[in-house]
Amino acid sequence: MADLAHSHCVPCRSSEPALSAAASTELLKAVPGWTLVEREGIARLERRYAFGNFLEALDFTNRVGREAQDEDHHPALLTEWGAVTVSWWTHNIGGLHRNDFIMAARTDAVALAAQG
Ligand SMILES: C[C@H](O)[C@H](O)[C@H]1CNC2=NC(N)=NC(=O)C2=N1
Repeated sequence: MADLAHSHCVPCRSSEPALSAAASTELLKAVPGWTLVEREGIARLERRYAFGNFLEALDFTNRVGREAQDEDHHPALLTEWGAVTVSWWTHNIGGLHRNDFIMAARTDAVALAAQG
């Protein structure tokens, strides 16, 4: 499987089908630590990252936001004292696309860089 963290998002047309549950489960193996959840009938990729305080959580939120802007693919971010929950899905297809797995891997890379 290509290295997701070094891949870039591709344009996604609203006519494309969302990934099947089987395809999502297969891609999930490439991003350990992430879980598949369904909210409001939409499959999403979700991970909660722990931090030592609110400012560290806010800094990570902003780093992920910049990555999202660079790739024109945007997450839901819940920033709390000591934690950030990141959710990825593709709005225009109402489900998961390979782009979401690329962004999950890129989010992990941001978290690793933040620790270093
Ligand atoms: C016009 C622009 O490219 C689109 O609205 C992009 C922006 N960011 C996006 N982010 C996500 N997660 N899903 C989308 O469908 C999406 N669409």
